[in-house]
Amino acid sequence: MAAEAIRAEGNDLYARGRYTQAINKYELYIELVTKEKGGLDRIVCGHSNRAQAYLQLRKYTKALEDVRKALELDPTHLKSLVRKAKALEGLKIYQDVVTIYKSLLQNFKDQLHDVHVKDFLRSLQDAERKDKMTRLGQYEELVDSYWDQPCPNGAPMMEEYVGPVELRRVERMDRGLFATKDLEPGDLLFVSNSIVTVRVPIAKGDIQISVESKSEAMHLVLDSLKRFVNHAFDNLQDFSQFQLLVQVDTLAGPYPTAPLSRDCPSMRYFTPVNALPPGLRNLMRPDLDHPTIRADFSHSTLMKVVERRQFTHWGNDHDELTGIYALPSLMNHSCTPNVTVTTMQNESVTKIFRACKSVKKGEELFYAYHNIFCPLEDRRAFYPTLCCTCARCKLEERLVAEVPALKSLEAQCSKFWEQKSSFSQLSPEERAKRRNQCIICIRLVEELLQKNSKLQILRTHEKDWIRATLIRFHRLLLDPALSLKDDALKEDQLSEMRLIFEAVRAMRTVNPGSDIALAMISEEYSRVVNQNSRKELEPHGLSDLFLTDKSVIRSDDTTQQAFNVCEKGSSRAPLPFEWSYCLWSTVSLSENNEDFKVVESIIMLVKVANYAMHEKPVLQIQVPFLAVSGNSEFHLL
Ligand SMILES: C[S@@+](CC[C@H](N)C(=O)[O-])C[C@H]1O[C@@H](n2cnc3c(N)ncnc32)[C@H](O)[C@@H]1O
Repeated sequence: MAAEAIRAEGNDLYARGRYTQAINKYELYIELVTKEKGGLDRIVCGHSNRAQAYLQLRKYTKALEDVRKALELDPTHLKSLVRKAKALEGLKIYQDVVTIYKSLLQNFKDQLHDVHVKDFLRSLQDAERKDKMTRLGQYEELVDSYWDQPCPNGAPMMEEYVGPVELRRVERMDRGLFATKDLEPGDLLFVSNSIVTVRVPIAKGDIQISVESKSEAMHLVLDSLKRFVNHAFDNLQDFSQFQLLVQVDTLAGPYPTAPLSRDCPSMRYFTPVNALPPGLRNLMRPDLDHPTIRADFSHSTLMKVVERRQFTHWGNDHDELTGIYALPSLMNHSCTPNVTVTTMQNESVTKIFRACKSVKKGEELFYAYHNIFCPLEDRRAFYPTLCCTCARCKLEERLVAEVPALKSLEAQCSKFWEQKSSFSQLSPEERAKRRNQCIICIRLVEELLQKNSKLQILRTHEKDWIRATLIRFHRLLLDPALSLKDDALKEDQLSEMRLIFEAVRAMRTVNPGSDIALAMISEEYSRVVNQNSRKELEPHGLSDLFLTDKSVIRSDDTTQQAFNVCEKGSSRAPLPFEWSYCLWSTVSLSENNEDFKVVESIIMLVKVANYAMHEKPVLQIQVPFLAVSGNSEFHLL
């Protein structure tokens, strides 16, 4: 058959979306026209068309090979240049994409239609933005444009970034992440997207898995995961980080062939390709051969990876959003972390890691894997195989053994918390009684800290550790099920609020910028602003309460640090989820409180925060294993 007829067939198959068959036709066409010595332009056209078909299949390396061949023969072939830009974009080499679009706009201006100029300009801006994110950790433009045009379906996709962190061997914990320079609270460390994100349905009441049923549950998870991985292979073009984790966790994984060991993979494997020097970009793996790779993943391999590398973003009675992450999963846990995490729910669920305390170069970085605002015993139950030995845990271990009153308060705290779901069924009198019991417990904690000889000698931050451990008493006071719905603001409510401010300060000492602390403040303010107009608040000194908190903020380093985290994190944050809390905190700190606009902003943001909390709880709790129902199914988002 004549070459041109074969090309026409290829074009027809392409138009019908049958890209693999189109590629075969173009291959034949290239062979024929090369043999026929039928003119360079035809060879160029063959390669360029095949590149376009590869682009559709997201085989960017192959597409790049083809356009390179085309451009060797004709360096000014417009279609090939555009396809080259698209292939490089797929491979996330944004610096080169920027160069191509700039040159197209400069050198081909006369040949381009207006619509193409607009298109190229948009692509150029997009690539410049992604280049800044991946190389410099600059996200402002993305945030600003999202702010101007918020998307109802969730936050925008963020590119990954790796900043001043490095992996090192750690005794007892295999590896850990360390700071490569002195850090201030709020400094950006790295930004990671999940390699895969799944929505895992869970059976009602099946959220906790006991240690005994763990292996059975794991099998269910793995069955589902296997199905999920199959989906994922079909949907993702870059699975190199997953392969890396397999290598790190199993030693036996065949991918990648680079010299990796269980010890410490080089940071370059986690660094966005765009931020690597060109000489190191050949790390890029060839386009994946899905069936072969799929066959390589056994259940036990997957189990190892899932066990250590999964994060649960949020859960409710029906399902849980879970992702597998590479770099984040190499950071160790502490109950006094120096890093906070913000989660952005977008297509892949982005995690943004920032220092939340001052950190010296060479110090290890830790974040909290789970809720750390609860008694030691409960913290350990979250992750039974991990026994945190941070200074706070060691201190608490000693104190609970030495101070029986503290031990019984901790037990009481956990018991109340467990009963929380039944509070809504209590009669108003019983609810009032339960509230009082909580307040008595909080006062007992304070009394112990002031009067017990063992506790009164603690340093200020250590006292805050204890307060933060028993914070659930305070949180119960905020529980709508315990709310007494009084119309007027009473004196004791004000003093209760002061208790809560104290509690929030304690949380900030333990984990400045923590989303639980921020959520708690917004809940409290929500209660205040919903129940009272400003006029009603003033006689009770409530605006003073705002001011008191602000003056505390100014004189208290830790709290200041927490707000630095928030301010640097998002001066103009997109609304959904945690960022709204951050913005809210920023407002309360930076505005002049004499202007009641602050409270208006708070009301607006609290509404968002409430939405986030009630519709989609955002408090991150990482559990060691996924909870699944009998016939669980993973859904690719
Ligand atoms: C998500 S991984 C963290 C990275 C891990 N160190 C590595 O090299 O792969 C979680 C595992 O790290 C270890 N780990 C993390 N934090 C720890 C801590 N505070 N104390 C002891 N082990 C810890 C535990 O083995 C835990 O199962």
